[in-house]
Amino acid sequence: MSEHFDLITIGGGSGGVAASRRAAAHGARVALIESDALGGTCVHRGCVPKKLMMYAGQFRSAFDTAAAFGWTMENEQFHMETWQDAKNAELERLDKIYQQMLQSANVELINGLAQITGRGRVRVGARELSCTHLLIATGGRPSAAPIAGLEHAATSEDMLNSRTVPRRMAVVGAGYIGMEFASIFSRLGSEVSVFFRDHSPLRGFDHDLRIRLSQALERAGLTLYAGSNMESLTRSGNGYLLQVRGKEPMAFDAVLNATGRIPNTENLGLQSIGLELGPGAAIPVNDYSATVVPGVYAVGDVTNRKNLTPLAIAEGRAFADTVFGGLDIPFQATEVATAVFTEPSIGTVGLTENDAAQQGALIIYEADFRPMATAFAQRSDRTYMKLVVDAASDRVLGIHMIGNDAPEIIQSLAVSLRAGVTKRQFDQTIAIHPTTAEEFVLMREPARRVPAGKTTFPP
Ligand SMILES: Cc1cc2nc3c(=O)[nH]c(=O)nc-3n(C[C@H](O)[C@H](O)[C@H](O)COP(=O)(O)OP(=O)(O)OC[C@H]3O[C@@H](n4cnc5c(N)ncnc54)[C@H](O)[C@@H]3O)c2cc1C
Ligand SMILES: NC(=O)c1ccc[n+]([C@@H]2O[C@H](COP(=O)([O-])OP(=O)(O)OC[C@H]3O[C@@H](n4cnc5c(N)ncnc54)[C@H](O)[C@@H]3O)[C@@H](O)[C@H]2O)c1
Repeated sequence: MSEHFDLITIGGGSGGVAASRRAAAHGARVALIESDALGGTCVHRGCVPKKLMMYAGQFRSAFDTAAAFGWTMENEQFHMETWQDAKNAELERLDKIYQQMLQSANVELINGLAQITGRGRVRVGARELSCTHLLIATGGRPSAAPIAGLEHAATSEDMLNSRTVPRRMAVVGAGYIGMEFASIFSRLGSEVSVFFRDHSPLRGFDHDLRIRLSQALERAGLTLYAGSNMESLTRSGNGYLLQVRGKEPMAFDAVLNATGRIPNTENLGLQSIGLELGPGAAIPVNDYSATVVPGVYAVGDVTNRKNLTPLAIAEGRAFADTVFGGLDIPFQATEVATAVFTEPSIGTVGLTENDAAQQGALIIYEADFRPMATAFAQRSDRTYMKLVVDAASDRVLGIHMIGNDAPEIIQSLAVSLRAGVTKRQFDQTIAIHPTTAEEFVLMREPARRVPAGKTTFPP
């Protein structure tokens, strides 16, 4: 069999698999090279095991409220080892499904580490392959902020593979990974402290969500060290000592480094095709995921655009439809809904209040309440919802929520935002009662009016 392909994809994660299958469906002869497990970060080290761990943690709240609903709960215990074994079995199942998907799509899977050796040439092990088009979809890996000793801390992957629940856990960084893991491990029983530089977690999210997430996590027993200047991390016995400027060293059994990720562009052989990296070691691409080198494309986290699985998939499919399907599909990630799987969870789509105010005057609608089940159990947990509406056109520019089921609710509302929904159309929509989501169509009185250009909260 000839070793020439219409497309060689390097990396079998979300982006690489989606692009390869779509290209093969258009009739291309495709080889996909993967050095590790098929499915990549999302399936093996990210979204999937993280969500399975989140489900485990959610039982804590269920147990805490069960008594109010008449249940007797006795001696509930979490065994991480049991969860690990079940999770590993599930990931093996998914791995097989991915292999079958590629096989039935007629994509040749090659196991090994790919190295680009020149224009249209790729080496994997002893095999020399050639291709007309090359797609780089090698994803990313954890990076460590320049804090002395932080490289000794655990990564998100280590925590997802941990067979124990640490008693005292520190999380350094308060982005997606920091907040999700802090919340999950707290629910599983760890005493969690989060250290970050900013005044609130989740920089870039709407300020009302950021403030309320801090409040909710503190109510749940986590300690948030906002405005922290981390100086060093050292090993101490079986644990760690974290030194924060102006504080005594603090001891932890586990420390999670959640200070960001970096694209996998090292040792790929990019210099052999004259491809130069952009800021943060990412591969620069245009709206068609094309690099400056003819015939060479890149999708997903390796391009460091917006690093979410559905975007890696959408970029990969748009590339394949354009290059092999005869279509013209530029891809720009606008109005992308996203979620943070904390407890309470966050769902958000469109512009934050501050960003929208830079475009014009706004009317803000809010609901802030204790949901029925929470109030019944006499708990203080709250749900918050917000509509950011353009005062001139009545168009809804941003929809934000923190509370149970926020990701599920916002996913549905993202369709209406994309379709250009107005506040009047929200008002005309009949509620489903009794639900939490109905509050989105029952907001009648503006919470406030925001003049154009006003910044309500430091960015
Ligand atoms: C802890 C965590 C939780 C996350 N949770 C979510 C979430 O809830 N929702 C969401 O949308 N996103 C989430 N993400 C982000 C999401 O996982 C990524 O955006 C997505 O996986 C990127 O896909 P990709 O195809 O670009 O790269 P990857 O999935 O990283 O795939 C790249 C593949 O390339 C392979 N590879 C690298 N170099 C080579 C080489 N030289 N030769 C052969 N193979 C190579 C790697 O082994 C890997 O399998 C999460 C990420 C993390 C880390
Ligand atoms: N639910 C989801 O969809 C989900 C979940 C996890 C990850 N992801 C994706 O993976 C990406 C990576 O996640 P992440 O949490 O690693 O990155 P992130 O960019 O979201 O957060 C990194 C955190 O590290 C902090 N930080 C950076 N440099 C620092 C320094 N020098 N000192 C102290 N703190 C520093 C940042 O301020 C921030 O709080 C996310 O951006 C997201 O795209 C998505």
